[in-house]
Amino acid sequence: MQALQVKILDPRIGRELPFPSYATEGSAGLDLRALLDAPLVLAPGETQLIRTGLAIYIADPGFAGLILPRSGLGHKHGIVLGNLVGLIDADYQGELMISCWNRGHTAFTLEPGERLAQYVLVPVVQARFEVVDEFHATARGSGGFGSSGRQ
Ligand SMILES: O=c1ccn([C@H]2C[C@H](O)[C@@H](COP(=O)(O)OP(=O)(O)OP(=O)(O)O)O2)c(=O)[nH]1
Repeated sequence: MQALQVKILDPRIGRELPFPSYATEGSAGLDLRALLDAPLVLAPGETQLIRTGLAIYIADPGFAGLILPRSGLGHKHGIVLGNLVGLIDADYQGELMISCWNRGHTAFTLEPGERLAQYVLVPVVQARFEVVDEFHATARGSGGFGSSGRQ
């Protein structure tokens, strides 16, 4: 388990909205809730940047955060992320923001405190790049996009 520093940026968190926590022992994602003053209607096709009231400072460059959609909202209501996936850098100290996109065909009302997305901490490896003229040959070479298995 990795310790992370969290700043609570809004007094409603801990009162009207619970402190962030994992829903179950095996949860990979931490639910992120919409910090809103009032219900927000998202028209079909509309995207809004939603506050969470939380800042999570990872600090260790061996980790990053991912903001991912919640399956139920995406599948049933077409509520997904405008950036598809949010990548949170280890040195980011600002508020976690959720780009909320209604990709569906009907308006969706987002309620204050609604669980909108999830935050997953993942290990990352920063690469050191070495410029070369030739790569060591491989069976695949530069074939891609369905090239394997063709006669
Ligand atoms: O869904 C997201 C995505 C990003 N961020 C924050 C954390 C991240 O570290 C920072 C920058 O994100 P990213 O690098 O993806 O944005 P950019 O468009 O490349 O802008 P920048 O020039 O600030 O890196 O914005 C969020 O709060 N939510």
